[in-house]
Amino acid sequence: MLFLRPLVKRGCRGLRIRQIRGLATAADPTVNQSREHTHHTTGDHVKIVEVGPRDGLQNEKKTIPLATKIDLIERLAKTGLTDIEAGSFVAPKWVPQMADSDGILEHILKLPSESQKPIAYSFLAPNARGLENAMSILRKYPTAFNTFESQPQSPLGSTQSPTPGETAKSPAQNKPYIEMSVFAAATESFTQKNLNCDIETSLLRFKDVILGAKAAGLRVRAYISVALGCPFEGRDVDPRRVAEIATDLLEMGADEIDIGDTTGMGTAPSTRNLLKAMQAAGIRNEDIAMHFHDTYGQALVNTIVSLEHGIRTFDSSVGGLGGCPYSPGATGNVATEDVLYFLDSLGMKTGVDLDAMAEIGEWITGEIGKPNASSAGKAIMGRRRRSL
Ligand SMILES: CC(C)(COP(=O)([O-])OP(=O)([O-])OC[C@H]1O[C@@H](n2cnc3c(N)ncnc32)[C@H](O)[C@@H]1OP(=O)([O-])[O-])[C@@H](O)C(=O)NCCC(=O)NCCSC(=O)C[C@@](C)(O)CC(=O)[O-]
Repeated sequence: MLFLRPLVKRGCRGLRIRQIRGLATAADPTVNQSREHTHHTTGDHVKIVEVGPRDGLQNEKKTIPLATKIDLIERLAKTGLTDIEAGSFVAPKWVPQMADSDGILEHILKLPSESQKPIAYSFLAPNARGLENAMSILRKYPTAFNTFESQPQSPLGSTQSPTPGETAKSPAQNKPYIEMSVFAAATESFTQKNLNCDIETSLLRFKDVILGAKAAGLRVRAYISVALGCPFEGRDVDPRRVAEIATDLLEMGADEIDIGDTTGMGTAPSTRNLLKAMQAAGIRNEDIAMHFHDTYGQALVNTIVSLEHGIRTFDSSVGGLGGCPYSPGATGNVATEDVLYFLDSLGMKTGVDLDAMAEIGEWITGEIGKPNASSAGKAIMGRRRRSL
């Protein structure tokens, strides 16, 4: 039984996660140096995961040329970002806009990055087929990317033999990391719409993806969508259910839980309650990322609640691009420019160039014919025009 376990067991279960995940978490001193990329960020440093090229573009009806997507990723890679979600190996008939993700991955592997640090590029995979589609490209360029040490013994006891890709003791600067992302959801209705199956089946499929990716030395992010509100079941999503699903994903070997406020219904109290439920389940802050959509204008409020709780990884999208094809009415992710401006006002460091990001926001929204949804981005570009 994967979920809906009695609450009373949760404390022990939390302890179990810590023991089981000892070798898999970023904070463990025994892990390979190359895991530094996963840096559990603390104090005043915040990691921004730019999701514009995937979550930002997946919902666009008009086909966006592969060259524009690659141009976007290359521009983003020069801003100081260390993490970019670049595409999605899902069924093209479900999300046509992501059909050229193989071309994006191949481009990333073929061209060395100009960035100062290795960049981690993540790709969604809903099932073993998605992972295999990504792996078939990775196998063509086995030395073109940094990997983490593979773990012969998975947390669930299955053994996997390592697959191609070098095992870098110290990461090569000009080689990217490639990560896979699975995407569970907190409600049955959303899971049916998004993945055409129930939660339990989706988790079984994700287990294949997680074990396969880890065996190949790839880091794995695990989304839990609609964690703070569901378009079909409403805003009262049970935080304990989210924590249970997170626990299952971590036990399968996922490196990070990405909490998705897909509908933007999250509020300061519901965000706080959810993070408390995660804590009660023994899930550490450094294994959590927050992914806010700004549909109700609460994303920055929820960001500060998360910062106060100790979370230091946040997803955002340049120009506020985005929306989920299976979440009617949901608008974009919180804009990267707004998050950067906000974090800077708090004295927090991201290493990302806000001015460069504002330029990219203006450019990409112009390219795809959408209004720029970033207030900070528009203000910066307006001020720049006035001072010319
Ligand atoms: C999971 C499935 C595939 C099930 O879809 P299905 O139709 O139930 O699956 P199927 O196994 O019957 O396969 C149907 C067809 O798709 C093919 N297929 C099967 N798998 C793949 C694959 N990986 N890549 C390419 N093709 C694939 C398969 O071969 C078959 O092809 P056909 O025989 O009809 O020609 C489908 O539901 C799917 O792709 N869903 C993805 C939905 C999606 O991408 N949603 C958006 C992302 S989630 C999100 O946005 C939220 C998030 C993460 O951003 C967080 C937040 O915002 O809060």
